Amino acid sequence: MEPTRAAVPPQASAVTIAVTTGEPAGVGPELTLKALADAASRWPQARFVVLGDQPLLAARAGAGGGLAGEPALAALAASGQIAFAHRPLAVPCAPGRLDPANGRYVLDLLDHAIDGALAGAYDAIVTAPLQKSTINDAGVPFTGHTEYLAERTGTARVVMMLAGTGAHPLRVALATTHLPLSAVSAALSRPMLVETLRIIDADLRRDFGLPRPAILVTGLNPHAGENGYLGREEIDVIEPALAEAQALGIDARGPYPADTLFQPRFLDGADCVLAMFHDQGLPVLKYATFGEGINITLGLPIIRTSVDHGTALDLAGTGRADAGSMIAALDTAVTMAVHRAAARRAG
Ligand SMILES: NC(=O)C1=CN([C@@H]2O[C@H](COP(=O)(O)OP(=O)(O)OC[C@H]3O[C@@H](n4cnc5c(N)ncnc54)[C@H](O)[C@@H]3O)[C@@H](O)[C@H]2O)C=CC1
Ligand SMILES: NCC(=O)COP(=O)(O)O
Repeated sequence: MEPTRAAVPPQASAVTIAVTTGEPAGVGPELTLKALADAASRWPQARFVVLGDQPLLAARAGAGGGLAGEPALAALAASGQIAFAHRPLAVPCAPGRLDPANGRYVLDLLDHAIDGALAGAYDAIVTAPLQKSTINDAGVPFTGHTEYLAERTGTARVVMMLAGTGAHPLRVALATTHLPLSAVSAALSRPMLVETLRIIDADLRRDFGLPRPAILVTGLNPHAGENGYLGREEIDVIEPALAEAQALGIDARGPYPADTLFQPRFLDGADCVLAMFHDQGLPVLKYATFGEGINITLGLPIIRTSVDHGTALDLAGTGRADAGSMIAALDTAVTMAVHRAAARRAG
């Protein structure tokens, strides 16, 4: 697969990126600061707005050593590239200790970023990880950023795609996201798969410069159903969807058995794998790319990237969490925003 990070045109226009710092008890706040210290210097054309509770960010700034407290935030802001938009916590927060009282705070950060992006104030949003359970414990039904972004932007269908950015430029998109496994088969339909393939094809062309993305599609069942002896979803749903997508000019191939698809001789020359469910595709991707992978929501009217990991409560406040994925998410958001701005200018 071709690398996800595209080159940025030399005369790139300025872009503004909102960063939500996520679950306050997790690693999001400290990784945001660490990653921005790295990314801002490499992206002189970018401005970053960090959304979060300022005292919390100041407290986490020193995690693992280095400059701490308000002086650390002031040092980051000194270049003029990084601004802090204070959004207050509901209650004080200790690293690693979840408190449902702050569940709505996490959503407030997200709402502010989404509203700003829809209004044109932000060219992209980058989300640090949140704890899905805490938001539910706060009384708000919540399955993930992906579904929330779809709902808040009025988008009928979005696609979660994770991508490696370093030595393993694998991309894995998901037909279903945060669903119990028992609900996956019923959620798959021909129109839904065709729309999923259409979104992957369109966004890989527009944002990644791939002229005709080759998409490899997994089956659902072991051995892709073994000619119907191990399940019929391949015959009844996936194959008809592939035929319809191919008739639309989409280079979609399959269905392939998921257990044998992820090897170089199949992946070389392909641009994306479409897996049928979360834990069919993501374990492979994370095994190959953890620490440098990113999560992109395709099909939205706004750009959203994120990390490939969760809140890592066991590492929060220690400074030991790896900022590689957050750096990659920032890099990708900037390059996507710059390319979209250039495409808009070109008409
Ligand atoms: N984008 C998002 O908001 C995401 C949120 N989550 C949420 O995070 C919460 C915790 O999920 P888990 O399954 O425990 O996964 P996790 O990714 O938080 O942790 C899994 C393991 O990986 C380690 N790890 C995670 N990030 C790391 C980093 N940056 N550097 C070094 N080690 C790291 C952790 O210490 C832990 O041992 C859940 O509520 C989940 O829903 C999970 C994935 C993405
Ligand atoms: N495993 C990826 C994941 O759960 C990310 O979810 P989201 O919060 O980005 O929708």
